[in-house]
Amino acid sequence: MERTLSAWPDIAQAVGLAGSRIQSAIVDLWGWRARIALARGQTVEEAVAKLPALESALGTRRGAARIQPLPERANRLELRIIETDPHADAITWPGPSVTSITQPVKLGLFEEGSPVRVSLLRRHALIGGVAGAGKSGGVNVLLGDLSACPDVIVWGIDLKRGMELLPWSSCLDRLATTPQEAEALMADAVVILDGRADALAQYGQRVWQPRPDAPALIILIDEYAELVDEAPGAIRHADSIARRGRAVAVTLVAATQRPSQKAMGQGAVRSQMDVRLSFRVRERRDVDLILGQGMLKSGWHPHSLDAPGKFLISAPEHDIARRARTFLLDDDGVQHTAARHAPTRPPLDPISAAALEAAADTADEPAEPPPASPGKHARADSAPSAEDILWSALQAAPDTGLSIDDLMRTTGMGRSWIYYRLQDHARADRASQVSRGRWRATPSS
Ligand SMILES: Nc1ncnc2c1ncn2[C@@H]1O[C@H](COP(=O)(O)OP(=O)(O)OP(=O)(O)O)[C@@H](O)[C@H]1O
Repeated sequence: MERTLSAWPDIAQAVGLAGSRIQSAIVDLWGWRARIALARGQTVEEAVAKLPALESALGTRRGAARIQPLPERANRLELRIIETDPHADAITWPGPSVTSITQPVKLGLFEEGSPVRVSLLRRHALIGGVAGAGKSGGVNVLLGDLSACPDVIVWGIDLKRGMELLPWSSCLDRLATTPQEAEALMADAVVILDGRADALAQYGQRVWQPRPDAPALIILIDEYAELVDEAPGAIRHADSIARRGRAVAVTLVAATQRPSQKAMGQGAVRSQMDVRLSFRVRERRDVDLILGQGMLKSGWHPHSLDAPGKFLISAPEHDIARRARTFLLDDDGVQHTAARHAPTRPPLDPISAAALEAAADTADEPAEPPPASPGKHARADSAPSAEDILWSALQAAPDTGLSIDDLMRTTGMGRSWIYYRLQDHARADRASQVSRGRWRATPSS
């Protein structure tokens, strides 16, 4: 390092950074790093473009040099030379790092050893990279964390016959492995999105706060391009979720080898992805496809990642290209983790379940439900209110509960009215579903 420091003026001259100065340097566990002041008018981007020349001038191995901007000054950077790869060996997954979707999940480690944490709350995520680069490994780590969170439900789509996601099936609230199932799943996710949006509007709230009784919904899609090819109907729904899902905590995590416009469908899905993970890509032009326009030029180089599991992450809290490696969760680890968390996975919340129920009913019976008899509708001032009738009906309900249709007939009120009252009762623990769509008062109330 000392030899380099004294030779820096010549090296800088040779690579086109003449006039830059080394301000300080230290040796670390993996090599050394130096703080460099650029000459007037030179930019960090220019320095990044000179990385191969720098490696040659310094006599390092290919891919050993890193440059990171220093936030405080545009004319300062940190040059890092990695002599031994800190990520040469796989890093075993240490177990779940979160207990709530409101906490950032921990995907792996950056080269200098700090954890890669990223929040997935109200964010869509895109995971890209060539076959074998480690996308599924990344998805496993993600599921390891999510399955430990009782305030998130995960739905999976895996059109490779469930090859990747089946081992997690006990922790997935729903798994689609055929195009028909995938389309139905995405349509239902939009129904839930709308149901939640209506409920929020009704209660004058802006966003869905995930809780175990009101979980976030994450839809994990392994190989998004296959969905586009085989279930094009699902893509319209994906678009809707991408645009409108954040507030109601219905979000997408899509993995794909190459998120070209064709592979992502015609909609706005890619542009709505707030978190991007790029594993190794084959071609430089794929960098911007995964990470976003202009990223290759600003020094994000996933094409030079040299082992599976290595990745770059771009997210609101990660705006500097830093190499990382995901933890490795082997098959036994997946099996063990899924078995451990399966018993504590949350059910769908009453609002979302009711929205699905309503959509299913509408699909079953396209005609409006028959109006209740005028006698039931007519209410003299002294007559019990619809609320009272509903409550009495729930209390008198058989053990098998009453369906929404039963309650509509009894109260003479509309479907939405019933849903919202049922949700109020459910929230206050006065009523619950005995089976899907069948309600009664909770025995103690
Ligand atoms: N973090 C990691 N550390 C060490 N090895 C890893 C890591 N991630 C993945 N691997 C290895 O790389 C192999 C391929 O990874 P993975 O199946 O995740 O790739 P992929 O990108 O999902 O590929 P495909 O697109 O074909 O599904 C794995 O079998 C595993 O052995």
